[in-house]
Amino acid sequence: QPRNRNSPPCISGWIPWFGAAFQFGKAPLEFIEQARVKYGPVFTVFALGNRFTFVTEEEGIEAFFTSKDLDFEQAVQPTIQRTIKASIPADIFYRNHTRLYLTIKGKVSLSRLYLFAGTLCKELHEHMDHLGTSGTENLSDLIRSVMYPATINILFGKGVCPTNKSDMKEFEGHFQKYDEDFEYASQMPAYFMSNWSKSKKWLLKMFENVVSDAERVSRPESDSKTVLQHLLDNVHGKHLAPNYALLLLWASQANAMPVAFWTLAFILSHPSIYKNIMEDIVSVFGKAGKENIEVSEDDLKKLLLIKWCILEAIRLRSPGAITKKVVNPLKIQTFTIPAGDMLMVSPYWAHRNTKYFPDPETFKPDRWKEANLEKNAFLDGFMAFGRGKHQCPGRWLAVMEVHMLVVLLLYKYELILLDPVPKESPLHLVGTQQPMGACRVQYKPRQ
Ligand code: HEM
Repeated sequence: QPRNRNSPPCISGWIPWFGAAFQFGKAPLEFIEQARVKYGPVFTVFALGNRFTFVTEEEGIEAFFTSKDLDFEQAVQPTIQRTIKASIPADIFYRNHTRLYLTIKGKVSLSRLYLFAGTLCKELHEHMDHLGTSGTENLSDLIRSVMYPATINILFGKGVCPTNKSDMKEFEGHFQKYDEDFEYASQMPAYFMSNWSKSKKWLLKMFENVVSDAERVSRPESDSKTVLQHLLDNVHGKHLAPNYALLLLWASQANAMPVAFWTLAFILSHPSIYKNIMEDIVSVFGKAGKENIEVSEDDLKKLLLIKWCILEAIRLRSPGAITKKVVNPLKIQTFTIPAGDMLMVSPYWAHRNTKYFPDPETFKPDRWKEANLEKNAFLDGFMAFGRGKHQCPGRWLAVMEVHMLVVLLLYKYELILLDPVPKESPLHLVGTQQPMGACRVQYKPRQ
């Protein structure tokens, strides 16, 4: 049909329906930036039958977070439908979404993090013990082997998901496959994605068992319930519980793990920052040598430089895009964006706006001095967790998990990177950026 003359410029490639999917799919992050340079701050990409309209400047970004003509749930519904199971009736989807979002938000909120801190610290120690006193390992694998079982145990309950060493391998393998292809699967029909489907089925089967076990045991009082148990109490349609459990698994792991990687990689590749951090750690916990130190929320507050490093790593490696659906035509600058478009904002590129982040490509934890972290406010212009009503409910839990992991690893070991810090893979739009290729680290007891 004819488009409004005020529609943004549209990039559609030369193949009908498939549109710009090929160029877009090969390196979506770079594609967005090249398109912005070529077509201006507002442009539409037509791919796989969908219109994705990107807004890259303040007016559009502001509208993205505040306009009533946009809908978050209608944007994620098709993705969730495709990534978990063929069909959840729309009304049940919307009812569940609001309830489960509020449940998770309530359970992992800032004021309840103290409920997780002690267990998290113990769990991290337990899984760090498997590393032994020294060795060489790919940094991503090292982080995953410690953080993955620890954070799964705190959200889902100890031993509820397979976390012993050999079961863990299989579980991790399937999760990695699921995660790698998550974004392609959210757009493609299932038959393009047979390996992915296999991993999804495996994980769903596991969660069916997890859920039926959790249903059988008697429920503890509210404060000692796991996040999984709260989810089961609140989901509408019990048969959907394994699907939502899988989504929670993905949301809680897929972003936090690469963030831990980038944080450590940036710290270790900046010797003066590494040195300052070690001085802070010594001032709080003393010299090396103590076994299993206990790290409290208060201790973390004293280790502010590490927190800045985490936030700076998140800034530099944040999600390629977040999405809302346009439900009524929306005016941005001189353009009218038609209803039905997916409106896209790229936190990754927004975090390179020199107005908010001078010298944007440089890892500068000090810039976070300006943020009012006491009041839990981020820097202006920062949007890695989204903003407003649908902001990531797990953001403070994620920061605490990474903070504690970094403290424990750096307290126990001296770490040396054996490879240069890899670039980010150009393939990902959904979620935080993944490293392209391996980066080995040598670890030995700290003197
Ligand atoms: C550094 C790590 C993390 C990053 C960068 C991140 C980022 C995000 C982003 C960008 C969104 C979507 C917001 C939007 O589209 O407007 C989101 C949603 C979500 N996140 Fe996180 N997240 C992280 C860690 C976690 C953790 C540890 C949890 C565990 C509880 C979690 C749970 C969720 C959930 C449940 C949603 C869905 C909210 C909804 O559907 O309304 N996230 N996250």
